[in-house]
Amino acid sequence: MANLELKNVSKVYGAGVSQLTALNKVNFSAHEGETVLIVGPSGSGKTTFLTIAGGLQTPSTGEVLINGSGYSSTNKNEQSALRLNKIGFVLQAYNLVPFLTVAEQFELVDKVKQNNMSTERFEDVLDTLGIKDLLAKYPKELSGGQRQRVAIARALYADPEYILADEPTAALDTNRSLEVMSLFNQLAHKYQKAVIVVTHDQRLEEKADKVYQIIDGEMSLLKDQTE
Ligand SMILES: Nc1ncnc2c1ncn2[C@@H]1O[C@H](COP(=O)(O)OP(=O)(O)OP(=O)(O)O)[C@@H](O)[C@H]1O
Repeated sequence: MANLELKNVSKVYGAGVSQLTALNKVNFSAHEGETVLIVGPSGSGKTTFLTIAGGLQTPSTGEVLINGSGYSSTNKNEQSALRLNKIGFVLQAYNLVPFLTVAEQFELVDKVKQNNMSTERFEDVLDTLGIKDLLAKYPKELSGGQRQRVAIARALYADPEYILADEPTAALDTNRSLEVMSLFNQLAHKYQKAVIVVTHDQRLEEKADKVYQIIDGEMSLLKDQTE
């Protein structure tokens, strides 16, 4: 069974008087078929958590396990392959390529990775996100919310086992936010993905299978409907 675990993970930034413990002995698990929210106030450690879970940063101490294997024990090339093949990121900065149209953003994924989503399923995703009519447009022609939805679609298109999203509904109105969360639930429940979402958006909590809270780098489980 696919699962991502953090065991006793701490992250300390800086040294001496400017030293800051952003994560303190965090334990976490997400399994395929689950949507997991990480909530917490600004500066509590959510982005640090997500980047460590996705292998973009290494923990100071503790271990990240993907499908039972230690992430930190693999070398750089293996880590890149793991990220490319298993993890889809939806980051706050969208990271769309400015000189490519929306359709070309997806074609770019085909160039770096095989076994992407089937056309039929992808049409479904485009429909749910309401971006079918935007395929010929460039990022600068889109609103913040539209860019966010294209970034979500691009992460999903690569068909990863794990989807890690940082504030994916920040630029969206309530209806769109709930639709995006329903899409995440559908991906988790129907296609057995593990979807991990960092958010301030309390509207999403009731729709998630599990909710963790981070306060001052300390993580606790608030809700678990998976048992
Ligand atoms: N690269 C870094 N170097 C030093 N301190 C950092 C670094 N990244 C984050 N921090 C500090 O670590 C703490 C946690 O930051 P983090 O970005 O993980 O919080 P967050 O919960 O995602 O915040 P927000 O909701 O505002 O995005 C903050 O005090 C932040 O200032």
